[in-house]
Amino acid sequence: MNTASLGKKTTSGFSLPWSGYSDKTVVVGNHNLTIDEVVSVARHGVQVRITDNHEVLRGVLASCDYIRNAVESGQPIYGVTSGFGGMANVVISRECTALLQNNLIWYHKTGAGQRLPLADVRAAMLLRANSHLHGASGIRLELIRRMETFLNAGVTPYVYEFGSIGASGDLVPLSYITGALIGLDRCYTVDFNGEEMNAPAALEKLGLEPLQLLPKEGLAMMNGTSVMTGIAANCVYDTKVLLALSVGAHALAIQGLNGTNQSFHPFIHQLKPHSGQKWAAAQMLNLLAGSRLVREELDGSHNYRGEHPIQDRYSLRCLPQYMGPIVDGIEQIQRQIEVEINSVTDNPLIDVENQTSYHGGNFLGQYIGVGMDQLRYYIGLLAKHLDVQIAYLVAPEFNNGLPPSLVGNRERIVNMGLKGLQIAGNSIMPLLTFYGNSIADRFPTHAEQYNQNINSQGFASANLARRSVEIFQQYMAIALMFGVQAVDLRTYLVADHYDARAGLSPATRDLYMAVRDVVGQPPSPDRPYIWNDHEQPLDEHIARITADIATGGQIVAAINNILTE
Ligand SMILES: N[C@@H](Cc1ccccc1)C(=O)O
Repeated sequence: MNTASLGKKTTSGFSLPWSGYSDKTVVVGNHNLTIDEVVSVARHGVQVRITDNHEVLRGVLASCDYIRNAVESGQPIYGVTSGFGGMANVVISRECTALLQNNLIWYHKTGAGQRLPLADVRAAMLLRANSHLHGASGIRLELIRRMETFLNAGVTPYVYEFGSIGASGDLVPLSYITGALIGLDRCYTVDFNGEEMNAPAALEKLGLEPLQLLPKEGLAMMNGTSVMTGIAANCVYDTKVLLALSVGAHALAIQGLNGTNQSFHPFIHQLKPHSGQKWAAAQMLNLLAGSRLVREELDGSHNYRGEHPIQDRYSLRCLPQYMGPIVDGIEQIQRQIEVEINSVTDNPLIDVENQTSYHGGNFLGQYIGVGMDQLRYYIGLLAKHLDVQIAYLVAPEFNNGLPPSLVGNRERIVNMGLKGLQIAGNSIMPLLTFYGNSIADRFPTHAEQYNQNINSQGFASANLARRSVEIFQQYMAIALMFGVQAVDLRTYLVADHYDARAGLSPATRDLYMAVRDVVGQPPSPDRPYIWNDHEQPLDEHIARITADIATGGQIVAAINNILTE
């Protein structure tokens, strides 16, 4: 193991102010959590409160009573009176049932690589508590409440990016959370409001005693999909934001290209009524409404434009048909992740009502593995489409009168415009389509003595999805910069000045202004966003826009109406 990485900070740069961004509280255990609720707790420090619903709490207690009675009566139960996985043939005596659970934590302390972002581990703890509150896991309320305490106090166990095959859930990653919650040893460490601390010291600071696990509790904590699902929830949230920003960036590009709005006419999409296609067409109609930079052709008119084609090229004209499957696909993934968020994913499962337990496999993270593979594939498709629009914008052969490479000041003969910015985008887009390759189908077969001989790779797939999202945020910054420059230059051709606010549609004006505000360049009638090549460090603009997107800043707020749709 690369122990050096154990000392490294998390892969996410931002630390969260645990004072909580709002007085909202997410109650856990009395309703199905949404992805938005998970993200609000994971990233924005919204407080968590375990439900005080007596029926729920009684169910948790009853499942513990079932396990205690089963052990006392010598009833055979997998993972309680037996060894684990491929060694489930080993009989565990009653005297060793507690030791079995505490030992389980130790032998899974095999994580490697970088530390996960705190937000992903926070999401995992929330989901683990949510799962246990169904009362089918045989774990004490005291342990569940510790996750509530950790979340609300800003105490986050360090978990590592390698270690789970997404089969028996996230055994290795969850062992780090479990070891920290019970203060198993000083080698389990946490982030305590930004300070690195060993778990026993963290418990003492919280006024909590170390805990010895009771029978089933180690398995209940570790045998679940909560870490990969927590990562997936954050990724789905970010991808939906990037989908909305993609639509916004296309709306800027279409206005920059003087495209027609006829491609989005409801008549066309009623005749091919895929849900996602209709959504994309309707969004584009809304975003272009009132624009003086598009060709207004909703009345069915078709204007010959000299040497220009009578209709737009496919990246404009077929935008709804191209984005439709992506929209529908992301929506399906969201539904699947929200089912997983609210599922009980450990084994065995306790049926208190019938006083029995069942050996099953809800811990297999296949919905996460396949879902995150698909999410990365959709991200690649979105990026490729934006790359086509950028190529459209910079080429005088296609861009309906705009200057080559969207040069601002053509009198300064050395100005080459956005050539470098396009190359940077070209360097990123192939990575995103590459990340769209699947991993769920590459699982190893000889896992854990052939017991886990099919496995989802859901943890790896979710980690790849987070990386794909981070890269796409960088790419989106570049696409938005092109959009702003294009509409400024189109405005000049239409209105003889460069302040695009005059001609932009009201719905895209907020996005335009948010980008300009983030890069610190207010609009001007005298010059476009980029006038002379040597006047602005475009890499800093990329970084600022990326950071604003990643933290849900004003650029994301500007497309909120799309998001809420
Ligand atoms: N719980 C898994 C396997 C397992 C659990 C814990 C450790 C190792 C393996 C099963 O049901 O087969």
